[in-house]
Amino acid sequence: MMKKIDVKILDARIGSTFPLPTYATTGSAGLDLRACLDAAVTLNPGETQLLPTGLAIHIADASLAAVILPRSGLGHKHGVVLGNLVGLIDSDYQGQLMVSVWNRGQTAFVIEPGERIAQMVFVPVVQAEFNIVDDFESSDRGEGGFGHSGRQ
Ligand SMILES: O=c1ccn([C@H]2C[C@H](O)[C@@H](COP(=O)(O)OP(=O)(O)OP(=O)(O)O)O2)c(=O)[nH]1
Ligand SMILES: [Mg+2]
Repeated sequence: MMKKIDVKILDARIGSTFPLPTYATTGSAGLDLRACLDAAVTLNPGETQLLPTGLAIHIADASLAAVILPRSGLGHKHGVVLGNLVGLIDSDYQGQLMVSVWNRGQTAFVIEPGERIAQMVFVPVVQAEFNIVDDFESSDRGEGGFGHSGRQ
């Protein structure tokens, strides 16, 4: 399912020097987000930096959100993941999409201007309304959790 989302280009290089995010293949779930930088950034081991993407989106529909996730190659091979582990973009957020990059590895990593640093996935959202009760209708699990069913 395709859905039109309003996007603002905040940096003139987007659409020319740096491509707009696109789905790499017809089956891609994620849109790669690029670092909208003037110069390369060195991310030292243990360091976290908030990088601009040069883009703002307004999802506008409360039944949708977007999540920012690490790219598997960067995370696995280079230890470059997200400082917030996962970023959540609210449907009413209109500011610049920012990516918190964290080098959890042991070696410095250089991020070049326009480099693909993370990916964004649109996800459906259900907002809940709480219904206060004294007791729940019983379930098979009940209150068991955190490994109560064993390891196998
Ligand atoms: O990786 C991220 C995470 C969030 N955001 C933006 C969009 C999101 O809608 C807003 C707020 O994010 P969140 O609710 O996770 O942060 P908060 O610390 O609770 O801030 P706030 O008080 O603004 O909600 O920041 C980003 O640009 N990148
Ligand atoms: Mg919040």
